[in-house]
Amino acid sequence: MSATAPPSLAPSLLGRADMADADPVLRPEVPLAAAGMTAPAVGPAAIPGSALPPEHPQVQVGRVGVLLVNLGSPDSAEPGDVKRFLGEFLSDPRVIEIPQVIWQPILRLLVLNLRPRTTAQNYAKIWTPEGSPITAITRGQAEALKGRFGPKVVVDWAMRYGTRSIPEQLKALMDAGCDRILTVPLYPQYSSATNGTVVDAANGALAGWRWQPTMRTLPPYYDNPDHIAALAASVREGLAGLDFTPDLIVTSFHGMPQRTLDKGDPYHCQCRKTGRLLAEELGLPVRVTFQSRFGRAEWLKPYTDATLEGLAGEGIRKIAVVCPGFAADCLETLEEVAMEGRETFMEHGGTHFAYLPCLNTSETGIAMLERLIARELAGWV
Ligand SMILES: C=CC1=C(C)c2cc3[nH]c(cc4nc(cc5[nH]c(cc1n2)c(C)c5CCC(=O)O)C(CCC(=O)O)=C4C)c(C)c3C=C
Ligand SMILES: [Fe+2]
Ligand SMILES: [Fe+2]
Repeated sequence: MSATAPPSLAPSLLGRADMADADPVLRPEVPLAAAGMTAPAVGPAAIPGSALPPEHPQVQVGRVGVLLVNLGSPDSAEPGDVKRFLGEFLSDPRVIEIPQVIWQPILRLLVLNLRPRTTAQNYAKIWTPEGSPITAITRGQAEALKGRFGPKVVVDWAMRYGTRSIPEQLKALMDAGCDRILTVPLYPQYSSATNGTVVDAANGALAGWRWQPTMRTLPPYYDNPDHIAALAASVREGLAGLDFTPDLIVTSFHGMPQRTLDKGDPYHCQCRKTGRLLAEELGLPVRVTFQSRFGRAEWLKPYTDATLEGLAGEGIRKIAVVCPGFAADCLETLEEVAMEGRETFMEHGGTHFAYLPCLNTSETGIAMLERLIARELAGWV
């Protein structure tokens, strides 16, 4: 991951279009030159109403940034874009924990020649006029959260891989005067391959900057009572709209290699706890499963597909499936679970299948994120 150039010391007063709803807070009394910073000269009118000498650079500080981050998506469902996206994603050493000298030839010669075509076909099934669902939803979540934390707080969003990178959006926030930034990895359960790599990318971006913002990271919220209540409310609402009563709620979390659990990744336990707390809150039977196995190694079990194949054999023919490891619907939920999973279940003796959406931009989900974020902003706003 490459670091971007340090933020300009003479940022635009206007900022980016999607940040324009918060007024700039100017506190230009900080003597940058005295702190040893070089800065481009700006005109005397650059800081309206300030008492700075005319040669002083224009400075914006005193705002707080909130950066929502999700995984990312290709720019389109075309195989070329999918290949570029997978190339970046699967080159992350936190995602594929095989030494790069061994993995890169496998990735370049095999995976990136075989996988993009199938993955692109799958993306095509779920693509929307607004782009990839995960992108459209993450943008919508940021829009919905804007203005909820007061005029000093700028809410923005970024993707760990692909377009709208973390370094670019951190720089945009800094340029807009955010000298304190809360990064919000949109993963309820912590894993090294998701939350860990978001923090790496943020820290990596700051590595080359002279003036670094003060950083906070939203902790995983897998067992947060507001999160469990929001999930339960969303499931109840989904169930109320069905024309059948499920025998079982199946939760499907994204999988991880079994060895990540053996090495100490808390992801498995946090998924299990989310599932248990959701079951307690709903007072309904809930089964925890893990989907999206990648490669030949053993992944966390039970596998979602194998579970769906076996349920009718246990007398369970009506199910509702929910994915509480995803803050936004995406390829893995909409195609793999809602489409493929339904087919698997029905082909193996199931009679009724319902997919219940993620929290996405629902008011329940946004109000929950608002509370989590407000708590982490304590002392800053
Ligand atoms: C929710 C948390 C996620 C974890 C944990 C996770 C681990 C993980 N994923 C892969 C490989 C792939 N994941 C892919 C898509 C994908 N993964 C997540 C989330 C987690 N991944 C999301 C939200 C998405 C969908 C993005 C979208 O555009 O909608 C893919 C791409 C699809 C495909 O080719 O199958 C791969 C590959 C690994 C190896 C891994 C853990 C080590
Ligand atoms: Fe994944
Ligand atoms: Fe565990």
